[in-house]
Amino acid sequence: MSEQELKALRVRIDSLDEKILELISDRARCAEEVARVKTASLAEGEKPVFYRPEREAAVLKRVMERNKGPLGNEEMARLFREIMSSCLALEEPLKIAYLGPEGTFTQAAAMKHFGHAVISRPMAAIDEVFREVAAGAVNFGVVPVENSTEGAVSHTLDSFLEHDMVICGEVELRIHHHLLVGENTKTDSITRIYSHAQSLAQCRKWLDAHYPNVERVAVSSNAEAAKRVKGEWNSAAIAGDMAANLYGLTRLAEKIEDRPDNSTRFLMIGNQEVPPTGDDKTSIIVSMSNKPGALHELLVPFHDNGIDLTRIETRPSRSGKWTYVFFIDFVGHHRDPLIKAVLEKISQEAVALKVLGSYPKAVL
Ligand SMILES: C=C(O[C@@H]1C=C(C(=O)O)C=C[C@H]1O)C(=O)O
Repeated sequence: MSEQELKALRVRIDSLDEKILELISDRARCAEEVARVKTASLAEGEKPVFYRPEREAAVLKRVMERNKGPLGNEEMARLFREIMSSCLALEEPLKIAYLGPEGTFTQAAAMKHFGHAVISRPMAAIDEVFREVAAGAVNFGVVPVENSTEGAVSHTLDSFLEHDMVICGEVELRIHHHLLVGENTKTDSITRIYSHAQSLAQCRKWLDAHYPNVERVAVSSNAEAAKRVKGEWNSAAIAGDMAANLYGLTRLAEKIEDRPDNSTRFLMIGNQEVPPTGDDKTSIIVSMSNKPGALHELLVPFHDNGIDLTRIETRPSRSGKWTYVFFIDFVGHHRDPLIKAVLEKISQEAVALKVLGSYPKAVL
């Protein structure tokens, strides 16, 4: 390519950038107007709701449907995710609590879902994320709920039994783990590997093959594991890219998770009900009386109405020995007439039924 051609293309890019800049500013001004309209139509004492997850899901879907490339749909939606995040921050920057410390996959999930124009606060434990939301100190919390290799995150499920929360979104993240070491680590003398118990389990076969005699130490998070390794010469950590970059560690081995499709699903928890979008999921907790056929009775209404169950999990109820609650996720919104009828049917048989929330299916 000649210098001349390159110059002409750069002039064209500069002029396009100017147009994009103008358009983004126009869009931001519209969002400010939306804030004004929302605030003006409020009754006495009523608080405005700036963040609308159902609207954001619709915007992202529209972008993906209309995208003609060459950028891929996910890439384009990611850019619009950030534009919306910044526009919303003009109305009101969201405050988000997540399972910390900084550098966790939960933080990456929070950014993927809300974008980067938020005020985010790392919490030391899942229960603290719930408490921070319940106290109204933040707008939303982000917690892991299930991993495709290791199954349910029981702390999260149990926290739903103790707190009244509304689930208002979900996001899925591909999880890649690396074996990380610090500057001072003697790589042939590693005697200890730190990580979160879930991550150690997701890399169990790899560890058995490569470090069978090394002590595996479960700590509160992957980021905490990375932090510890920095100061020790005989240890390594299993963690992801964010933690590796944050603590300046070297990747001794990359992508060591046993399953290449290893993914974690995260939930956004808050106090705000989300209206239907036409492509939603619902999460409920049900407890049945301890009698033969109880689980069958619970599942029949779903089957009879052709409702797609996406997950069912059993946990001890914590209110009596050998009694259980079921966490069920299914496709549909609790305001859909068909779903309403199914939930009514179940509640006739159930000891208790609680709708944790209906929310748009993850777009990104
Ligand atoms: C602009 C609005 O408010 C927020 C910002 C949005 C955006 O930038 O597109 C979308 C939904 C809301 O979270 C709106 O409600 O339309």
